[in-house]
Amino acid sequence: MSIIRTVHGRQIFDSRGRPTVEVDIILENGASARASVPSGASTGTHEAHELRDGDASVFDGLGVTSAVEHVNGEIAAALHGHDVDDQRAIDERLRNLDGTSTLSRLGANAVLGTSLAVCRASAVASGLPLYRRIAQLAGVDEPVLPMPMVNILSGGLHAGRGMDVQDFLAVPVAATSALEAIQLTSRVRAAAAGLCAERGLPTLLADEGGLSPGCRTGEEALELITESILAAGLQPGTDIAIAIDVAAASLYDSEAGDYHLRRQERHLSTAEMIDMVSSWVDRFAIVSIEDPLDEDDWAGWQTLTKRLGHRIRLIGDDLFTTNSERLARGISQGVANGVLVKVNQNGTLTGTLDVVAEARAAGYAPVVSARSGETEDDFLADLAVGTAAGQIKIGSVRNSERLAKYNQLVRIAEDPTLGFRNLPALALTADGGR
Ligand SMILES: O=C(O)[C@@H](CO)OP(=O)(O)O
Ligand SMILES: [Mg+2]
Repeated sequence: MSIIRTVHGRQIFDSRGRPTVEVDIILENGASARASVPSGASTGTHEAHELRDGDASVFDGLGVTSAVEHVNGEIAAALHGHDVDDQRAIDERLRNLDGTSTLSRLGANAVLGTSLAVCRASAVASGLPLYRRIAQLAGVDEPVLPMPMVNILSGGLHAGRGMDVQDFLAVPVAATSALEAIQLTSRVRAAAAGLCAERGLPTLLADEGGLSPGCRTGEEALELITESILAAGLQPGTDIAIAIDVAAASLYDSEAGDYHLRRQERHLSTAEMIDMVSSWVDRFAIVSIEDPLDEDDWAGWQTLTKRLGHRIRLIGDDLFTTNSERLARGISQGVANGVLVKVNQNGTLTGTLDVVAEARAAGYAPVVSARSGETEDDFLADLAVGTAAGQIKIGSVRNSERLAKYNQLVRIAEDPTLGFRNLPALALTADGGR
């Protein structure tokens, strides 16, 4: 038994300098733990609701004063005297207290910060590394270090729409350890920066630390990342594979009912989008594509999955929003074969673990993911290991809020009992490589 004495919330800042929620839990025995909450830019419509103050005179309306007040008021009162070892009961209590399906009353940011801090407090009190505590909660016998997919080139809402597609990422499939995985992608990152500089392309950083060279088409960006892999002395496909996050919901024009590629002044139908990404898969060493279509284009996703689902991972982010019901719909309709896992899209740790379990049971690959707005909290590294998710997506190796997670993976890797998830099987088999 590890009983909560105090729950204390405060406002801190995220990597875009925007307010976010941090929560401290102090136990009767004096142990304490802390967690903070990330925030997206290319958010899915169906995500849990992050409570913002809306008062434009304070932080452009992005303040979290009410969310913090809810932590220090209703949530603190409700959890006082509860046992942090009972994560599921606490998360249910938080959901019931909020009373809405999207956590819009107390705020998913208030609820999530508390939920994550509870888990960490339980780990601290029981003397377990956080990933071991998460493995207990997730019913995982063998935690495993994840294969990272690392942001090299950025566009979309993370880079002032300098490119239409949001992320081009490197997946170090030849790596045999977490350390080697990070080293290999760092080499590609450095080679890409070198090529951009040589060609007079911008080398400034996007929100997740990727470069935003402003390529006009997806093909140009794919050629650039392929050349960067080669320039790093590595082979595309065998050493480093390519992953893409199209973030197509931010391209979708709901009035016209098509996708607007602004850099090319082109409008594409769903069928044309499918043709375009299929041609990329034919030409480049691509192992996964996230959100190639809009979050509500279920029919398009079905067609796309029939066409490409046996060749690569098709990952739903805005499509599933780490939501059990939406994932269940996808599974029953043969839509996608992978799911991005973001704690703040769901709102509680237990809800997030349930989505991972649901994905695994259906052979959908879970990819634990950060948001474009992050803090120095490294919870996600332990989450990916503890759930044995197999893959993690936390941005570039160039920013401290991302490095906090990469470096935590390196520390966790000191546990000699842990294996490292090698990717080819993971990416290309229908059972998530298990
Ligand atoms: O689309 C995504 O996958 C994420 C992280 O890259 O972006 P955001 O947090 O802005 O939703
Ligand atoms: Mg995404």
